[in-house]
Amino acid sequence: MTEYAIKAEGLVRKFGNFKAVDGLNLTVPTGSIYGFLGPNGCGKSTTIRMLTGLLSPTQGSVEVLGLSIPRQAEALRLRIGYMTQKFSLYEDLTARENLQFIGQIYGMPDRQLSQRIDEQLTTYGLTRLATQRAGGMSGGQKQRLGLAAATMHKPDLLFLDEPTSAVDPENRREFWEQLFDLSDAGTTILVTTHYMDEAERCHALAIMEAGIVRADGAPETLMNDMGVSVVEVEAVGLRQLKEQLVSLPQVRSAAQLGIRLRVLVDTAIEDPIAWLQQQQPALRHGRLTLARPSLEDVFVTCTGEGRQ
Ligand SMILES: Nc1ncnc2c1ncn2[C@@H]1O[C@H](COP(=O)(O)OP(=O)(O)OP(=O)(O)O)[C@@H](O)[C@H]1O
Repeated sequence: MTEYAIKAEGLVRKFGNFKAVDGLNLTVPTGSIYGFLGPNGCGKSTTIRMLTGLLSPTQGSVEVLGLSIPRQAEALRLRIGYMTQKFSLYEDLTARENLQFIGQIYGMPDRQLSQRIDEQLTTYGLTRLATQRAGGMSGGQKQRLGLAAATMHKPDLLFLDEPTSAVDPENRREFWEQLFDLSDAGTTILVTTHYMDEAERCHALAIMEAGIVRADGAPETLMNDMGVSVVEVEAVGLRQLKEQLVSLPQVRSAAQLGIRLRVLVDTAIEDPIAWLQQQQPALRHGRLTLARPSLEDVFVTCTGEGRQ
């Protein structure tokens, strides 16, 4: 087994003159759950389509499970699973029929197929729903069926494109438990998400913006290395205060959370609390505390206006 399930170097994809992906480098260790984050339209789906061999890169090299893509895309197809944000199974077929159809596409012999369907229905809590039409299922049930379908053929690598966008927090939690079970059994998972709590669960992640990877690494490392101190401010007139603070070049971002303002100050400032009070004398009467950085802070500091 290779050390990396995915290795992409200098990946570029143009649509006309527009570069949707612009020189992307990505290494995903075998067996890990790797998160892929970024604002809408930054090129995540385009990257996944290139990694799976569905779309040819304009430039760059891609190696997935030791295969050179897109040249060996056909051999890769049998070893990967792909679940998109949109439910892509047949609404008029039952849960069992959908799994049967997928199994047949992968050429599973009848006996093995029926055993595998039962196994998947059990694993994903769908046994009771085996004869129910997929179209009548709830968002959470459809998502479980989607994952059961994507893993029918026991893929070595699973691509999940915003798999939890239509499910409630409890189902999302359950879904992640299942991802950790798959990872534990050796499956590598690349998952795109807009949820920061999900991103924090990943072994490692990449944050992408405008076709470029802005930061990558383990969540803890990204949080420790982001180069800002986080100060939470409780004071009067937070809306006005925010406007004044974000105009300072040393303040990378300020966002209100209930009665507090979360201010990200460049680490070049040694004592950010004293510095903020110096900039805004009104803050001497407020309550300022240092807080632990979050992945959302990393996200805002390396994308959009927070990036410097
Ligand atoms: N076939 C295509 N032709 C032209 N432009 C495209 C095509 N596919 C994608 N794009 C453009 O490339 C950019 C990246 O799109 P992509 O779908 O990869 O983003 P994304 O990061 O997955 O977004 P989201 O988070 O909204 O799913 C967008 O500006 C999109 O409009």
